[in-house]
Amino acid sequence: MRDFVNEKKLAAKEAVKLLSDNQIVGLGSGSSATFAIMEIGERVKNGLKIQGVPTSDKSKELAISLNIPLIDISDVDSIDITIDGADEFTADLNLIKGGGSFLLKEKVVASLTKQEIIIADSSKKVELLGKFTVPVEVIPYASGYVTKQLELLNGIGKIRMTGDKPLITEEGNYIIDTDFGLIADPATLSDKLHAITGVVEHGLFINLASVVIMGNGDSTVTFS
Ligand SMILES: O=C[C@H](O)[C@H](O)[C@H](O)COP(=O)(O)O
Repeated sequence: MRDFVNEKKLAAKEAVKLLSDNQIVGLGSGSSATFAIMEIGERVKNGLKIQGVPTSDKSKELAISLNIPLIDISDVDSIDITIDGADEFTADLNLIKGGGSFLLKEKVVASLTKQEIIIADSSKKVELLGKFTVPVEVIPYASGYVTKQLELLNGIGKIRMTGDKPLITEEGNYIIDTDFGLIADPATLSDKLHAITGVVEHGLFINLASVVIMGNGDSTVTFS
């Protein structure tokens, strides 16, 4: 039986070794990224000088609690390196993200990032994306319309709930978790999703990752 938590920790440790002084560092969200932020906190305690750009309020709070200096995303031209997790990845480095509902800020940060390092346990590697549903972030007003447009793309969408209410993202939107089956051409699907009015962003990350470091039992494997 694989220990996925340990695999995440190993991948996080390996990724944080890549950081060096004076970098602007994107701080991802989710359980794998949390291990990375904790590891970054250790390195900062031991003298590493970086400035972090968090991708969620939760990551921001954690970074503050660990005395990791932060910089506002509006004050940077680019981000040197980001360490973030993923819900699924393929060997050609395409991803599904957003299981934790943070895909929007994560994609903004990834888009500004020179080196996007994805850390994952071995359950996340797939041949084709799509076993995990694709999170589609929409303005609440458009959620009915977008759900119908997703059907035209053969996607079955369900609004993500928290209890009996739609989950509201940090930016005030809904997420429609959409089952497209296995996705043979994620780049084309990504373009089609962007073309739907009312869609703010979606969780397909195409050509944004530079490297995936995957925990694999007691070691790690790197895909690049
Ligand atoms: O919205 C959440 C993020 O995209 C996470 O990075 C992703 O869901 C992976 O999370 P975890 O590392 O907890 O599996």
